[in-house]
Amino acid sequence: MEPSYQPNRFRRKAVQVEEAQRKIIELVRLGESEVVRLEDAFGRRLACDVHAANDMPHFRRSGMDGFAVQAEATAGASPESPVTLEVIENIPCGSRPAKAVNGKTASRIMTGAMVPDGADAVIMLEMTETFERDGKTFISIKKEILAGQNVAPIGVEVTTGELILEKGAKINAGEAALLAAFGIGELSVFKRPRVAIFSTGSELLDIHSPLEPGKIRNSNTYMLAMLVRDAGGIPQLHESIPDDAELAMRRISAAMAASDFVITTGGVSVGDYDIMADIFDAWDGTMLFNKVTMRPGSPTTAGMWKEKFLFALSGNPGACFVGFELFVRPVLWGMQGKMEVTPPKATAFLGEDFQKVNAYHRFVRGKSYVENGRLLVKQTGPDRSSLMLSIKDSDCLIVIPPGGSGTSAGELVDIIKLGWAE
Ligand SMILES: Nc1nc2c(c(=O)[nH]1)N[C@H]1C(S)=C(S)[C@@H](COP(=O)(O)OP(=O)(O)OC[C@H]3O[C@@H](n4cnc5c(N)ncnc54)[C@H](O)[C@@H]3O)O[C@H]1N2
Ligand code: MOO
Ligand SMILES: [Mg+2]
Repeated sequence: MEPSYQPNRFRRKAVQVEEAQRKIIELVRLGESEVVRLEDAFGRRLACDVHAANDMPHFRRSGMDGFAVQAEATAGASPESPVTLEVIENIPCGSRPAKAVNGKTASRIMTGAMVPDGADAVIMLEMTETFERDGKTFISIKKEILAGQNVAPIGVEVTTGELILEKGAKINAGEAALLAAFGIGELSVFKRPRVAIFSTGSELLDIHSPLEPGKIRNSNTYMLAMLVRDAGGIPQLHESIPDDAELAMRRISAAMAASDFVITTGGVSVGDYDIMADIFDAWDGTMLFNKVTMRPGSPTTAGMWKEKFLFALSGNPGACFVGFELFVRPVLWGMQGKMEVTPPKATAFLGEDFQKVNAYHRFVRGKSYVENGRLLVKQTGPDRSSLMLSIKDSDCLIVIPPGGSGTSAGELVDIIKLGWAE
């Protein structure tokens, strides 16, 4: 297809970032679910709520190695008048006590073992003296102990029926520990969305190719592949597409069928070979927006075709990165049931001046740090859309509002935490 005049390319109505996010989020549908083994569930998101099937602990559990006693029996115990109790049983972990304790007896007990009937406290081994008399074992106690001490009551951590994990929760170490404790070895999680990734541009070389004048290696595809993975998706890497709208249309349509959605990079601006506008003009899908009041990434474009998203991110690496975080990550999170789909926001004090006149909101790659108990943030490198060096060092995007001559050091700014710093 020859480059030609296309109305969409030049006349674009810019939407605010929140508006663009809203347009996307209201179209996101939950993905399908599948059952995986707990050991394979790292990073996956639960497809249903999980309730406790039992109390935790489900028996009165000793918190110390020592002796299970009736606290009342130790009343008045002191070095001058120690209390003596007969030891009637030894209770290792995992066994069931056979005998009840009364005001004159105690049972040797280990950390994690079941507290016997009658006992309401466990006294630490170090606080007792053991001695034998007439073939029997006794302990002497020189200090009072309170009822409940070193005994975890039934259900103190979780009670039966309690909601322990919500649908959409990401399985990490803490979640895995809980699921294992409740005997959940297989769980229903959302399928990982399959995301087709295309870079467009006749200047793009395969990463194995030597450099040639005017050409660069395709880095966006690999950056996006990592971001897709980080957000729980399966990246499907496609060969890059030269600036040929018809070819791009064919390849993108074919990939749509075999994926949950498609991301392209490059060719979204107003250059002669910026083919994505041609595609959005020619296709039978819906365009959601083709310009956003943001820098970098103002020409970011998104559409829907047969209930599948097509994200046309800018080719500039910095803009591509920001476009993913603001618009693509929410879709991946939403499809996997995460409650809050937009990257979390916070505020921080700007660590150095950002003096640039801004027509649009600017999303500056930044790194947050704590100084004198305050959260500060600094940019990780020169803020230019074409630069990629600073991406790896960033943990947030600093939001610089439009107007004026920028923002000064010490001013409070919004920051958006990057998904990969989640
Ligand atoms: N006259 C105007 N020119 C430009 C405007 C404008 O409003 N009017 N907008 C500028 C802004 S802002 C951006 S951002 C870029 C957007 O460019 P495109 O998204 O069309 O991307 P390309 O033109 O294809 O490439 C831009 C740049 O990025 C490099 N690139 C592309 N793909 C990759 C890749 N896979 N890996 C690494 N680098 C890539 C490409 O070689 C270019 O250098 O337009 C401005 N222009
Ligand atoms: O909007 Mo462009 O992404 O600034 O350079
Ligand atoms: Mg361009």
